[in-house]
Order: sequence, then C-alpha cells, then structure tokens
Amino acid sequence: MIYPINIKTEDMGVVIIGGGEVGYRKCVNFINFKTNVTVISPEFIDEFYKLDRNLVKLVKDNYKEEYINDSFIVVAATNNKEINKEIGLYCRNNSKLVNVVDSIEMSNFTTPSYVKRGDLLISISTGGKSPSLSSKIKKELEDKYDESYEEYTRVLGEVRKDIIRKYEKKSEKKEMLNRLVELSLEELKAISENHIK
Ligand SMILES: C[C@@]1(CC(=O)O)c2cc3[nH]c(cc4nc(cc5[nH]c(cc(n2)[C@H]1CCC(=O)O)[C@@](C)(CC(=O)O)[C@@H]5CCC(=O)O)C(CC(=O)O)=C4CCC(=O)O)c(CCC(=O)O)c3CC(=O)O
Ligand SMILES: NC(=O)C1=CN([C@@H]2O[C@H](COP(=O)(O)OP(=O)(O)OC[C@H]3O[C@@H](n4cnc5c(N)ncnc54)[C@H](O)[C@@H]3O)[C@@H](O)[C@H]2O)C=CC1
Repeated sequence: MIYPINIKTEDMGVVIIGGGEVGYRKCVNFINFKTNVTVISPEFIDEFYKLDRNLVKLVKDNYKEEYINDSFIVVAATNNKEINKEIGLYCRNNSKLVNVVDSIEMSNFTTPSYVKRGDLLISISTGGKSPSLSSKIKKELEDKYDESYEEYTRVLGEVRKDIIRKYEKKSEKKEMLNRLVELSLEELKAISENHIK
C-alpha cells in the first residue's frame, strides 16, 4: 500500500540512474519543484543537455554504489531490470527512498500524476495499476481546477491567517474556516481587504 506524503525534495536533492525517456520525465518533474538532480548514465537522450545546468548534473558513467551512498532519494530508471533491482535492494537496506521505474514491488515510493495551481497540489495514483488512468484523471482535474485556483488558494491562506489570529474560541474559528471555502474569489478578496484596514 502507498500512503501520500508531500516532501520538500528541494531540501535534499535526488539521484536518477538512467538517462533515457523515463529518467528524463522524472528529472523534469523534480526540477519543476526546484530540486537539484544528479543523473548517472553512460548515455543521455539529447533533451537532458537543454536542462538548467544550475539544477542538473550529468555524470556519464554506469551505476556504482558510491553515486548513491549519500543520497536519500533515488530513482532507478535504467532499461536493465537487474541493475534496477540491485539499486532498489541497496536503497531499501540502507533506509533510502527509492522509485524503481519497472517495479512497484521494489519501489518504496512512486511518483504520482499531479495538478499544481500555486500551493494547491492534487496528486493521483493508481497503485501502479494504470499510469494511463492517472494521466487521464489529471487532465479532467486540470479542467475543473483551472489556473484561477492559484490566486484563490493564496487569498484563502491570507484570510485564514487573519481568522486564526482574531477568533479565540476553537469552535467559532473552525466554523468560520469551514465556511470560507464556500465563498467566491471576489467575496474572499473583500473580506481580506476589510481585515487589512
Ligand atoms: C508504478 C509507477 C512507478 C513510478 O514510476 O513512480 C509506474 C510504473 C510503470 N509505468 C509504466 C508505463 C507508463 N507510464 C506512463 C506514465 C506515467 N507513469 C507515472 C507513474 C508511475 N508509473 C508509477 C505509478 C503511477 C500510478 O500509480 O498510477 C506517471 C503517473 C508519473 C511520472 O512518471 O512521473 C506518468 C504519467 C504522467 C502524467 O501524465 O501526469 C505511461 C503513459 C505514457 O507514457 O503515455 C506509460 C505507458 C502506458 C501504460 O502502461 O499505462 C510501466 C510499464 C513499462 C513497460 O511497458 O514495461 C511501469 C512499470 C510497471 O508497471 O511495472
Ligand atoms: N515508471 C514509468 O513511468 C515507466 C517505466 N518504464 C520502464 O522504464 C525503463 C526505462 O525506460 P526508458 O527510459 O524508456 O528506457 P531507455 O532505453 O530510453 O533508457 C534507459 C537508460 O538507462 C541507461 N542505462 C543502462 N544501463 C545503465 C547502468 N548500468 N547504469 C546507468 N544507466 C544505465 C541507458 O544508457 C539509457 O540512458 C523501461 O525498461 C521500462 O520498463 C517505461 C515507461 C514508463
């Protein structure tokens, strides 16, 4: 079973083994979350060379244990099942988080599909049963939770802070906070401005 947790990968960096299509997709996702990525591979697809060099380090070599000794988050993305398994086993025996792209059984984390609107993050996973279904649901949620949710979430956060400061009684506070999400962006902004005055 897989439990969803949200991790600040920005603080720890990631090592990806394998410079093919899948390694690239995982790499781009980590970069989108401002994470430093080191990719180990004897060959890289061209797209890797266009990525931000401040965030991505490419090491042209075959996998060796020393490349992941000090890392907490590892992605095994080679096209060699045996090597991927070896990386998976090593990480699990050494308390590391590992995503083995060709084996959900060897992985102790997976990378979900997601919709990100500012601080609103909705992630989708099928426990490996159908990545295509995850991708389809993501597209449906992208329509429902459009770009306007970035500002909506931000303003909600501001008003929430105000309410937490102003209401002392726990039940009143909770009731107000629950009701906030029924308001439109315009209504929320009006409240926000009133509070600031
Ligand atoms: C378990 C997991 C481990 C992990 O990688 O974390 C995993 C494993 C495998 N994927 C395979 C195939 C495909 N993966 C995709 C796409 C995505 N795969 C992603 C995640 C995951 N894939 C994790 C579970 C996710 C969940 O629980 O739903 C997404 C969501 C996120 C991401 O990659 O970052 C991203 C969509 C991004 C988006 O659109 O948002 C497509 C679609 C395409 O390419 O068009 C295909 C081909 C079609 C198909 O197979 O459905 C194979 C078989 C390889 C083979 O053929 O041998 C395996 C291995 C196996 O099944 O054993
Ligand atoms: N989890 C997922 O989302 C998906 C997983 N897969 C699985 O992922 C695997 C990789 O797929 P692709 O990236 O398309 O393959 P690919 O063939 O494009 O890339 C594999 C990369 O691994 C490198 N590699 C091989 N041996 C290595 C070693 N010893 N050390 C370091 N790097 C090494 C190769 O040089 C190459 O750059 C496939 O075998 C497939 O089973 C496929 C599709 C989606």
